[in-house]
Amino acid sequence: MPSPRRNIEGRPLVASASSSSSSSSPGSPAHGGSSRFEFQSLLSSRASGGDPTCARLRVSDSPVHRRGSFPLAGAVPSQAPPPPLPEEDRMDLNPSFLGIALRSLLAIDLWLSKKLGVCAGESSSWGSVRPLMKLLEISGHGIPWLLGTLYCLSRSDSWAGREVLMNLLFALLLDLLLVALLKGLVRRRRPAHNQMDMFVTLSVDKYSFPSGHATRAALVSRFILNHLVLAIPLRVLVVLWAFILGLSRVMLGRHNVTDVAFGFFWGYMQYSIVDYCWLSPHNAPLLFVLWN
Ligand SMILES: CC(C)=CCC/C(C)=C/CC/C(C)=C/CC/C(C)=C/COP(=O)(O)O
Repeated sequence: MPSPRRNIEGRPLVASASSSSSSSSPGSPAHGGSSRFEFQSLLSSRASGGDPTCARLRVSDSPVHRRGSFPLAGAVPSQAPPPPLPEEDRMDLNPSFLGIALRSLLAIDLWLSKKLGVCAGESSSWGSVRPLMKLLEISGHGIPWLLGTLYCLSRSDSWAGREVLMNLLFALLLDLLLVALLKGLVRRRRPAHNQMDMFVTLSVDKYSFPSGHATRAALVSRFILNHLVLAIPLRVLVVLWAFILGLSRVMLGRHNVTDVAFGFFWGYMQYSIVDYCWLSPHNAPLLFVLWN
């Protein structure tokens, strides 16, 4: 027996017959019978006098049906309106433009991410570069950044240095918190081709949106460019590091392109929050006294 046709979400499509017979009984659509097919509207706006442009198409009103595609003998004129179908059996024939655009973007994202995931495994086309990508992964990991900042704080002997490092610590902790919140909220699974062999992870790191490495890369590089006096080549290197780190996330198969793109945006915005809440001996004297 052929399996029922399914809609885009994998749910069975049901064409309801207005006659009271079941779909497999003689005279029913499945038997080439004459019953009136209906794909019921989610809004049933025609019946309720709603906006006709939003109404989903009723097959009985469609040109195909009007031309008499089912001009079968023994047609029984419908008398009573058909019973409403359960919500999950209805077919939305008028998806919104935004819905189509989002689905298309998602499809491009998945396709591109799969194509770029050339270091996802040892046997992948660029599998030999994988160790280098994993080294890059550690360079953007939260632990080395947190420990490095704490170490520098402990060694710093100037107020100005301490202030910058204190704010870097605040930025890194804020980033961990906000990314964990977002990941827990969105719950997008990592790509299927990812191997979960990452260096120390938190429980939310089974989710991929947004990329924590990309947020950190954008946040830290903006922070460094704003607070360290660096020669131009070093400034270029900082930006390159952030960009290559983001790209490596997709190449390793850890993320889809949109996870990284949004991660860069989010990290960049997080710096604005840090800058706005800048901690100094004036607005957070206790913090600085306690550290001493
Ligand atoms: C040392 C101090 C002051 C606090 C420690 C706070 C803390 C809980 C640190 C955890 C660091 C950690 C395990 C971060 C996870 C980094 C990670 C794997 C992110 C995932 O990145 P993604 O790009 O794959 O999304």
